[in-house]
Amino acid sequence: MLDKSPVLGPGRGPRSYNKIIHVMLPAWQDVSYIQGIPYPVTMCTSETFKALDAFEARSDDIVLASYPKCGSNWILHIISELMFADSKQKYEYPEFPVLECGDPEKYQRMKQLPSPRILATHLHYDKLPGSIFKNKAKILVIFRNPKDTAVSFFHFHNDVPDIPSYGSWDDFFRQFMKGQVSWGSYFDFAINWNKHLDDENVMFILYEDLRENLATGIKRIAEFFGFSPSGEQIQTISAQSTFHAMRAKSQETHGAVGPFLFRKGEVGDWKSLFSETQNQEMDEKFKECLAGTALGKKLKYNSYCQP
Ligand SMILES: Nc1ncnc2c1ncn2[C@@H]1O[C@H](COP(=O)(O)OS(=O)(=O)O)[C@@H](OP(=O)(O)O)[C@H]1O
Repeated sequence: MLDKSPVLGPGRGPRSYNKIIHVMLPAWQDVSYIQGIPYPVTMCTSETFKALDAFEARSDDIVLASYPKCGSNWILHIISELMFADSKQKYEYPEFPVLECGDPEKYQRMKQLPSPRILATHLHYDKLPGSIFKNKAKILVIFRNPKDTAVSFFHFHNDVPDIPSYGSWDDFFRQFMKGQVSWGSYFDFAINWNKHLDDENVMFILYEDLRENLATGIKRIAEFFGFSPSGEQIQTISAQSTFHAMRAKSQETHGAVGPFLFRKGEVGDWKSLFSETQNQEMDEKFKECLAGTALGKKLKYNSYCQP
């Protein structure tokens, strides 16, 4: 979640909230490698990652795991609305909602937060803090087809003034395919999760399915986390969670970055940028990494990634 939520208190969030000084450098210079994976230097530090090792998850934490640009802000909004429907209490974000982003003292402060806490993360499965599993927190895993994910990621880099730009789509595509982008390789992220989708306390949701039938998706999310909204509440939440509704409010909810974060919300936007060669390259990569796997099937690649 490369989010610029205005609810962040001064000094509490990632340093990117101030000013990125690397803005003129090529994007690869703006990442730092932590345990072999590139992260944006302005949002993730090795000190914070060290402190994260000792993070104590709770059994009622709500964990949202996704590769960047797969719709985590969308799901976060839906869950906040489900909580509101349940308790009439507005979910407050006292900390930046991405678990691995922020200062190292963040996890101490998080001990004071009331349950349930929402923990969004783009960390790969094997980099998640062990207490999430030990304490049996529920994890919702959100996936989106890799072609639209790449296009969304590219636009985010090039649209948001604070974030380093890529020289061209071709440059970004090359880095994306090598996994040399923030939070590493989409395909590694997927391969890691593929073995765990049927684990206890894990539920998979596909961006494209949610877009196709929002009310059904909201119902599944509610059941998984133990919320019991009425039919009417589901309808209200659906209406508030469409792309257009969220984009219309995006400056209010996410500040200046809102319209970039809620950019287009479409399935198949990849067709606007992918060349034939890039198409084939990604098809090959998908085949090599995910064809024949449980996750490969769930991603419905042939429906969403073929011209
Ligand atoms: N309500 C709704 N409906 C459909 N699509 C939506 C919705 N909300 C967010 N989005 C789209 O999700 C993309 C951003 O994903 P993330 O929120 O995970 O981004 S981030 O990694 O946290 O920066 C980004 O995709 P693109 O528009 O393709 O760039 C958002 O537009």
